[in-house]
Amino acid sequence: MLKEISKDNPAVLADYLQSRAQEISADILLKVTEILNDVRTNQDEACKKYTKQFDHQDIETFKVSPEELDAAIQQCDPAFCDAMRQAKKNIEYFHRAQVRQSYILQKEKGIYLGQRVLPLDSVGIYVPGGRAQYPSSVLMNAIPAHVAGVKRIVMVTPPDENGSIHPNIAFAAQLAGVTEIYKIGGAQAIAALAYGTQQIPAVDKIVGPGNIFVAAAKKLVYGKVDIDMIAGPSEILVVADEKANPRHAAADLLSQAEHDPMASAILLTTSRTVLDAVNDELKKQSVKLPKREIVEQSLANYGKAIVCDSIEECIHFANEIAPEHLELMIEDPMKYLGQVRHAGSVFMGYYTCESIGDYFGGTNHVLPTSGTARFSSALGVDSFIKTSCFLHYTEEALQAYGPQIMTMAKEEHLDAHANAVKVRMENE
Ligand SMILES: NC(=O)c1ccc[n+]([C@@H]2O[C@H](COP(=O)([O-])OP(=O)(O)OC[C@H]3O[C@@H](n4cnc5c(N)ncnc54)[C@H](O)[C@@H]3O)[C@@H](O)[C@H]2O)c1
Ligand SMILES: N[C@H](CO)Cc1c[nH]c[nH+]1
Ligand SMILES: [Zn+2]
Repeated sequence: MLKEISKDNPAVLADYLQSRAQEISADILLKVTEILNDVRTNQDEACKKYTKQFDHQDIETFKVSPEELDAAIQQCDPAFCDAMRQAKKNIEYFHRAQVRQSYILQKEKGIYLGQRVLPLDSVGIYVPGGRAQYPSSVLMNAIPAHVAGVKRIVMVTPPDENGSIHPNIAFAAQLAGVTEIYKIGGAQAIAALAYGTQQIPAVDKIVGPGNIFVAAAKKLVYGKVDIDMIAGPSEILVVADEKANPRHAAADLLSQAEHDPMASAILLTTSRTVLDAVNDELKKQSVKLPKREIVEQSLANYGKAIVCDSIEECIHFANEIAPEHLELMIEDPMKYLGQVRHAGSVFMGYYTCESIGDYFGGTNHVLPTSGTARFSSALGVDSFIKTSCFLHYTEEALQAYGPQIMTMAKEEHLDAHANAVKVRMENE
């Protein structure tokens, strides 16, 4: 059942948004800092100790061998492998269009300047291994890195109860072009990727979702390495007009509610009849779901609805909420896309359920949550590149513009800067 928020009471919406702001407690930060320092000092020995303590596994060699990888992949369902291969094609197709070009500009007097686009040398992908496995997330993280041209794509994931890698995760890693896999999870995996150990060489950037210990560790190692984002619980916001099918809208809301008791599912509609019918459908459909308990908690905590006067008003509230996923279950969604300012990813029309994007459509499913779509973007090729500028002045150009450069340097009282120009302008 979605709890209705009156559109005339913005304070309630503000409270709701505040309740979703993610903060990591001081206790967790302290505990994770200890793990990070221990791994930094004692390297593999500390990694083994925490893997024993938290994952209950004695791992001597963290790296997954080619034989172990092949043996795991043999266990995968061929239909799953075929679907993954098609998903890979779609994800690659979308992300190839994101590739940015280097450029060079030529000016008067022999001046040229430009910018090179360079892939990162190495990235680490964290793949959660606790409560659920998400091979689709391996594709979403590794494919853009591969398309960007990253040579070393390292995956870390906790060992399973037999000390092995999950077969579907192994298949996804091989399909997506992961170059090294290590069986290690939690904050100790993030520390190993950031600082390096005898067995696990460090990387330049760490991406991928994980639990609170992983999130805290990513936050703390930022600066030593880059990170993508701190992804919070999943969110879906459906904008439905009077023609939207309530059964479909309810199914979509439930598809994200099943991720987490803290996931959020919101309906904004121009029709009270649609809201009532969606609520009936939520009741009917949720009892049939294996994750019924999670779904019910999620809807009780974060299931909300607003009845609006127009689609424009729905989009106004959607922009306030800045959801991870926004479904436009309306006629002519293209007409309204331009009004959407803040959403991680938009799903257009009556037939584009969000699950298509989670698995198969090609757009990335690693998206900003908790309102951070106001200022950040989906994971993509840009997440795996950096740029480097270059500039060239001839003697003629320096003679022409040197005085202006020296004037600026002197105003900043930086005489040595001015002097670097002056010594070149003087005829020796
Ligand atoms: N946004 C997304 O795209 C997306 C996708 C997949 C998963 N997720 C999220 O990722 C998270 C996965 O969490 P998970 O726990 O299932 O897997 P995880 O791999 O993130 O965490 C398991 C690791 O946590 C460490 N750990 C466990 N208990 C600990 C303790 N008491 N102290 C220190 N370390 C401890 C262990 O080392 C273990 O290896 C979920 O919150 C899920 O919603 C998000
Ligand atoms: N919807 C999730 C991100 O919020 C991603 C995912 C993976 N598998 C299924 N869904
Ligand atoms: Zn999902």
